Amino acid sequence: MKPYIELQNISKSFGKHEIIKNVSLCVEQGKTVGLIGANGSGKSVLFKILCGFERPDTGNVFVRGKQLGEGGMDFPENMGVFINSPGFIGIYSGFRNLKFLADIQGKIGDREIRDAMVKVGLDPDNTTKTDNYSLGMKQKLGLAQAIMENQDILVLDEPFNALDYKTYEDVKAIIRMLKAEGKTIFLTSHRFQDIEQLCDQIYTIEDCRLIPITDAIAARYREITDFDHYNP
Ligand SMILES: Nc1ncnc2c1ncn2[C@@H]1O[C@H](COP(=O)(O)OP(=O)(O)OP(=O)(O)O)[C@@H](O)[C@H]1O
Repeated sequence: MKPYIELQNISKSFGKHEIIKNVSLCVEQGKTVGLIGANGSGKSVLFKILCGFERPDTGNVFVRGKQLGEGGMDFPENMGVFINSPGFIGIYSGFRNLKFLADIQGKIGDREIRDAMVKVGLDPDNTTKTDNYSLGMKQKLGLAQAIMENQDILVLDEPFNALDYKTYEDVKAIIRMLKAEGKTIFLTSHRFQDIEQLCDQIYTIEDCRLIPITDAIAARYREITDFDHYNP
């Protein structure tokens, strides 16, 4: 079967700083791929290359058989992206922010935006400015933005960051729901247990290489990322 997404021999450096080297990966539709690794190991850079936000020095990205950067396709179609906790216009409500973003593509209307907000547990009629949103609400709004156009590929870079226990469980449930809907998902988390519970394929980046997780590596990560979330 042809992979839904394929990275072929991707390498990327910033100046003399080599970040990733000869990374190849095949992903079938509907799979959830997890990436774990130390701070600065290159997880976000790899995700940005997949989304077309960064260009690799060498190598190719294929999404649904189409090569990124060829035929006018600079960004993959129908891909929802959550990288580095997206920024919003602070004086607008959550709905108005999403409406602003949705109007760029013009693919969806108010109903789809409202549905996405409800799906992640936000009230579309809440007029609170996003400046006054809690961190958890901002994370959920970021997820709503990533799914509102019914994107079938989702790239979620640390969606669990800095969440309290309740919101953390909510976000986990949202990702499970998206997985059950058959989305193809790329996920990072600093907590190996999240990755282990949610992902079908797990990799780490060590010494610039993408390595499939072995039992020995899993045991190591389980130990070093085994912290408990605040549980009131
Ligand atoms: N645009 C850039 N210019 C120069 N260096 C960069 C750029 N983007 C990332 N880097 C560097 O690339 C390395 C990998 O960064 P990346 O953000 O991918 O790490 P990460 O694995 O996602 O880390 P974390 O777990 O802390 O989020 C870091 O040393 C970072 O400083």
